[in-house]
Amino acid sequence: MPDTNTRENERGLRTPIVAVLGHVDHGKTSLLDKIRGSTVIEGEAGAITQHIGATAIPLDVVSKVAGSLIDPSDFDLPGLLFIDTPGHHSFTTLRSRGGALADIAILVVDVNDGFQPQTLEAINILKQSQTPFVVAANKIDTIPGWKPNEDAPVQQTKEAQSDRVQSALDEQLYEIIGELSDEGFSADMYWRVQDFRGNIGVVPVSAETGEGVPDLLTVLMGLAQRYMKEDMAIDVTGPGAGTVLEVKEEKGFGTTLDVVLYDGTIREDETIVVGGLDDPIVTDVRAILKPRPLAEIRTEDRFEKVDEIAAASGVKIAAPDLDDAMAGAPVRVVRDRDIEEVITEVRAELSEIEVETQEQGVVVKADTLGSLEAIANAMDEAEIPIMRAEVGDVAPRDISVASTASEDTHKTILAFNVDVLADAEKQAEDSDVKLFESGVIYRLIEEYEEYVEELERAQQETVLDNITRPARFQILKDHTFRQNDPAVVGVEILAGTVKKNSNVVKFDGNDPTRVGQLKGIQEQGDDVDEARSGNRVSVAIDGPTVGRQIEEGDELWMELPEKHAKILEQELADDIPVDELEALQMYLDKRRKRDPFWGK
Ligand SMILES: Nc1nc2c(ncn2[C@@H]2O[C@H](COP(=O)(O)OP(=O)(O)OP(=O)(O)O)[C@@H](O)[C@H]2O)c(=O)[nH]1
Repeated sequence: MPDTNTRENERGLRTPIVAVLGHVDHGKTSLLDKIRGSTVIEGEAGAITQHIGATAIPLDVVSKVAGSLIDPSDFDLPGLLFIDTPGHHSFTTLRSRGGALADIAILVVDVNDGFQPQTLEAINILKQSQTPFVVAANKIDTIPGWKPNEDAPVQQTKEAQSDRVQSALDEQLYEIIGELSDEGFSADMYWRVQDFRGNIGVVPVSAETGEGVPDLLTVLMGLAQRYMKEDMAIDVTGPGAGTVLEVKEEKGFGTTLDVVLYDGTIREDETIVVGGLDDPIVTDVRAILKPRPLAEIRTEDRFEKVDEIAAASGVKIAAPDLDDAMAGAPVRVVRDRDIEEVITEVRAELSEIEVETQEQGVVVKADTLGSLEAIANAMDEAEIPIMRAEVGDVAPRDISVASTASEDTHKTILAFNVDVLADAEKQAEDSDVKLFESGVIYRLIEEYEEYVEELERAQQETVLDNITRPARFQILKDHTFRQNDPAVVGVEILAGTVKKNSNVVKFDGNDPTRVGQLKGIQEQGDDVDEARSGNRVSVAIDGPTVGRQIEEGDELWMELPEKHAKILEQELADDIPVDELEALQMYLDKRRKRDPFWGK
């Protein structure tokens, strides 16, 4: 039953909060299940307690699982609280006073697969939030020839393997250690690590067979006890502080908050301040709910009401006016403090998470404040400017905002883990706003970057289509088919592309003279619009007479308007063929002999 007010001002050590991160399919869920599963078996009934969104494993259960690896008298922390939703998404959502809510993290890496994009993403998040972590090198049972020893400590099971299997495992583990070092972490097998503050311990495990799970729990417990004990000292009876994990509609309760409480207590009927979409929400707690123990789930109610609850714990809070609450936002119990002060505190914490926006950029929508911040960081790194960043589903209003962007590449919405409302989708189609949706940050950014590249390529193509390109060609001897009106001569194209309807010039030294307009091209008897370097074609030029303005053997050029020459040299030099670039250079050289600034 709930603790009542018998412990006013009691200092206590709270349970460290543990989060699990890693690349998709590397075994985060399996590992959490295994940890819970083995502790259910090892512990007495009810020894592990299910919270809302988290599972608490008390010290005596940890020490039973860990067996000889742990001496429980070395510890006074109450155990470990595992956040049930793995992945860096929930990790970034769960913040506390500007930092990460999780005190420690497990980074799961598949021994066969090594570091993958989301592993690196997780590492960056851990670095940024300065969260200590251990690496669980998972799936050791898949090393070919592995003979499993269910739930055994890892060194013991490792030594029981053949030499070949042991060295195969070592090889994979050293690869992971190498990858950690590439990321700037000094790492080693956990049993060789003396100081876990400066070094990352790698724990080989199998979420399938439970091998190494005792070691993992031991390392986590040791890490917390040795280096975090001071942070775990809280006033258990002080006013509660927590973070919203999820905002959820619950039958019979209306909109509720799943909250991870990391400090103090929260009691029924108390006034709380919660971070909301526009302004902090002030409301009174109607009910504090915990999951009913498994054995009792016979009735409809999945929840059990409690009068109060102390940190660290996961609870559901029912209260009026919670519709605008945001996942990732702070929750504060007011108690005997000045309410305005608490509101200011919540506001300050929210503003810390606010993303820096610019006048020009894309629109970002995300499901939680933490994920919004994580995306903003990733976008900052990728140098993608943000015009507006908000928590919530994609609504018509967002499309309107995105459609006002002046650049096409900014008429976009990056939506992370949120829904697109039906009328918003329709409006996006009508207004050429491009929507990107994903539950994975790096994919969202990758897809956007690909789109930008594609747009730029298309834009360049249209520019190239509308621009006169350089070409140099020579009238062949004995190839005058018609003297004038128009002059028809055989030519060899020496460089570039000759195009119909362009002007033709001839240089007298460095002075260009326009001789006429190219009206037609024939290649082997067929009319064509253009012809490339290396070909011999006949061309019809309106204007000159052969023998007067032009002669057989003359070198002629497509006339380049100065503006086109400038665009070609400054922006498109990488996009045109080498021969064309050479022709451009020769043309520019000639023009610049007279006017050094021509086309600059
Ligand atoms: N043989 C073996 N298979 C494992 C182990 N851990 C996980 N698996 C398998 O790997 C697959 C992915 O495991 P999950 O636990 O779903 O991975 P996850 O990281 O939670 O994946 P997401 O939640 O999709 O990101 C499943 O088929 C698991 O059964 C392990 O230690 N050994």
